[in-house]
Amino acid sequence: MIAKVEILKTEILSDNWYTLRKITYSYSKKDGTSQTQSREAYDRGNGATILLYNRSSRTVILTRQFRLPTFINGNADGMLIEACAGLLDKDNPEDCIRRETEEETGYKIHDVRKVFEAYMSPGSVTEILYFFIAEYAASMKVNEGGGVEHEEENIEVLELDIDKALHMVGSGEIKDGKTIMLLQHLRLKGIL
Ligand SMILES: Nc1nc2c(ncn2[C@@H]2O[C@H](COP(=O)(O)OP(=O)(O)O[C@H]3O[C@H](CO)[C@@H](O)[C@H](O)[C@@H]3O)[C@@H](O)[C@H]2O)c(=O)[nH]1
Ligand SMILES: [Mg+2]
Repeated sequence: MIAKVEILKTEILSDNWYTLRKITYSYSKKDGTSQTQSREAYDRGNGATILLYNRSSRTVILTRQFRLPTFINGNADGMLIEACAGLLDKDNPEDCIRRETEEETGYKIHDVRKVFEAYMSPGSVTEILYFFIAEYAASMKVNEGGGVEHEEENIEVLELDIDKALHMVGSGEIKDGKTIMLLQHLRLKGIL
């Protein structure tokens, strides 16, 4: 069944840092019936994420940073372990993830491989996230990482054994969706 959708009205509820819209639309189904619905959608653009891995040491590179939304929803200190990620701005996903990798982790990577893309919160957030993996080596480290000063980023870089990282998913120490997807991808595909 393919729905026919017509946007009837778009209201901007908030346009501060990102944009929250309330959209009213008619939604006609194949059987001819139609319905008018309103939904709010939060638009922060699209993003890209990457899991760096090393086959010989069987390790991955992750980041840890304060995430306010988790803090107000039960994460006691607000710190979250995540795969490196960033918003696309005007970049294409591959350029974005190379830049973010260098800024956040300090590694200048060569070959990146796109593995899939996913809407991460399709009922409320417009974002599509592009997922990448890449091999890293100590020789690719060009700075300390940590993020960009003027963006007030304060990112810790972690190098973790893959088995330990997967165990941390089960124990609840890793609770970020994109990170869990990428760790499981490495294991499912037999990469690590
Ligand atoms: N002043 C201000 N700064 C903000 C606000 N919201 C975000 N920022 C800042 O904007 C910057 C965005 O950094 P990026 O590295 O580009 O994005 P990200 O926050 O890591 O987002 C990535 O992960 C998200 C969560 O999984 C993804 O949703 C997103 O697509 C991306 O991949 C960060 O410095 C963040 O603090 C805000 O409301 N006000
Ligand atoms: Mg980031």
